[in-house]
Amino acid sequence: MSDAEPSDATDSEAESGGVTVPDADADVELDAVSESADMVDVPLKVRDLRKTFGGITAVDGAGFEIEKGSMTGLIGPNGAGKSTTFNCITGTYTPDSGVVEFNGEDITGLEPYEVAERGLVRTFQIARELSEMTVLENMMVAPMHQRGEALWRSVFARNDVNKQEEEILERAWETLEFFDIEHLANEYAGNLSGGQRKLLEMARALLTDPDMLLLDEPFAGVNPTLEERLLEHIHELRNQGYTFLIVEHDMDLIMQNCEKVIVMHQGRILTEGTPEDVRNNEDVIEAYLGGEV
Ligand SMILES: Nc1ncnc2c1ncn2[C@@H]1O[C@H](COP(=O)(O)OP(=O)(O)OP(=O)(O)O)[C@@H](O)[C@H]1O
Repeated sequence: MSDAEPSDATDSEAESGGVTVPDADADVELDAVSESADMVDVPLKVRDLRKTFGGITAVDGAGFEIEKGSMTGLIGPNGAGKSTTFNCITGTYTPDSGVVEFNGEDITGLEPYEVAERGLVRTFQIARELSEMTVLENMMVAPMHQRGEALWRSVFARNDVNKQEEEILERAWETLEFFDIEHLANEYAGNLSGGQRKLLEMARALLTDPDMLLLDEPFAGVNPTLEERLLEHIHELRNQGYTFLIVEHDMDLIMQNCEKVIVMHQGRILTEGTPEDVRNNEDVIEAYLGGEV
């Protein structure tokens, strides 16, 4: 932590860039996912997804469905195709073939911001330029980076810009409080620990008002205490109606926290089911676990 730590900033007094942070309650509960007509019981459907890089087939006909309000782990050995699948779902890559459907809409091949605008949002590592901004400033630019284009257009289309800015600031602050990192509001993001960064990454993603969150290695480099806090937050959000798909190397963590596990191997879905099903699946043991679960 740097000398710049805003240790004496209180909830109501903290300031960043001359902006006064609004008062907020100590017990913070973010808005639950709002029910809308286009939300369906199985928001994400992936069918026959295929992606090649030159001669390498990274994803080879993968398909699965994610139920609303669920927490699903996507696991598999190195090179199984998990990240490529994520990237095809979120628009970073365009699949060679196959379909990605979200809330009943074919979103295959959309740009990442178009996918995010529809409520399917992934966490991003804090980029270098954002490391040089404070935590609160990171939060304020989050909507613009992801889902927010539409939000910001609507904000600035209205006359009362200050009022709208205040609303965004208030939500940013509430979200920081939800993750217990409001005391870091004035800290440079580059000075955060690995775990605090992960909390900020998730806070930024949440600010875009998603329906479903895709988390890529959310616990990498996170110490056990913060890992526990991060997990508590994820479970709380899940209870509020958010849907999660998590790629994570820590098998035990997935097994203990997800009700459904999808196993990829060589670009395909090897099996899916409850942690117990997967734990006892011989193909999984052979392909991934080297005989021990
Ligand atoms: N941009 C790329 N160019 C070439 N090959 C790639 C690219 N991205 C992934 N691959 C290859 O595709 C295969 C699947 O990689 P991917 O990163 O999706 O697997 P993964 O399951 O996420 O692996 P890990 O757990 O090691 O991160 C690998 O053989 C990888 O080398």
